Amino acid sequence: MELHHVGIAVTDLEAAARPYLELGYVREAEGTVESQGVRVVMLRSGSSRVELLEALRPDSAVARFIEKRGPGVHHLAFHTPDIRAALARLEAQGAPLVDREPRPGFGGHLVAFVHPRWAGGVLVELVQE
Ligand SMILES: CC[C@@H](C(=O)O)C(=O)SCCNC(=O)CCNC(=O)[C@H](O)C(C)(C)COP(=O)(O)OP(=O)(O)OC[C@H]1O[C@@H](n2cnc3c(N)ncnc32)[C@H](O)[C@@H]1OP(=O)(O)O
Ligand SMILES: [Co+2]
Repeated sequence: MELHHVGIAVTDLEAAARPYLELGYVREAEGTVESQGVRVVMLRSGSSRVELLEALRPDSAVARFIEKRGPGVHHLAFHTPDIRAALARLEAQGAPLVDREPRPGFGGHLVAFVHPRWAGGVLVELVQE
């Protein structure tokens, strides 16, 4: 599976975007995903994407992450053409799925997460565009 984006937990979207803009990234899209409690700025350079995530609510996953660990790399997201098949395959292998069913992600995509204990402390997101 190809990398779709790197998700980064931030406290200030505009300030966090600056270094990537300096590196030649452009704003591909921005918006809110209420169900995840985040505001998002998606930055892109060629096929590489950086997803900046600012918490909307203190009980969101991103707010809890920042409270425990501070801002920084939050997850790696991988593109799959069939997210339900990918989840079934991972579940059969015993991967600790956070989501057994896909949920709505940014840009109308379907997403699902695998717990960080599966990949050496890295939260993994699957994305079906
Ligand atoms: C914008 C939409 C979408 C997209 O389209 O791209 C997104 O990217 S949304 C991104 C935000 N949403 C999510 O992260 C949803 C999935 N995450 C979760 O469900 C939870 O965060 C979790 C991974 C299941 C952890 O939840 P929970 O167990 O309740 O959290 P704790 O705070 O108690 O942490 C337990 C343990 O896990 C460590 N942790 C938490 N988050 C991460 C992380 N992102 N990467 C690595 N480790 C993480 C946390 O630090 C705790 O460890 P210890 O402190 O060692 O106990
Ligand atoms: Co993401």
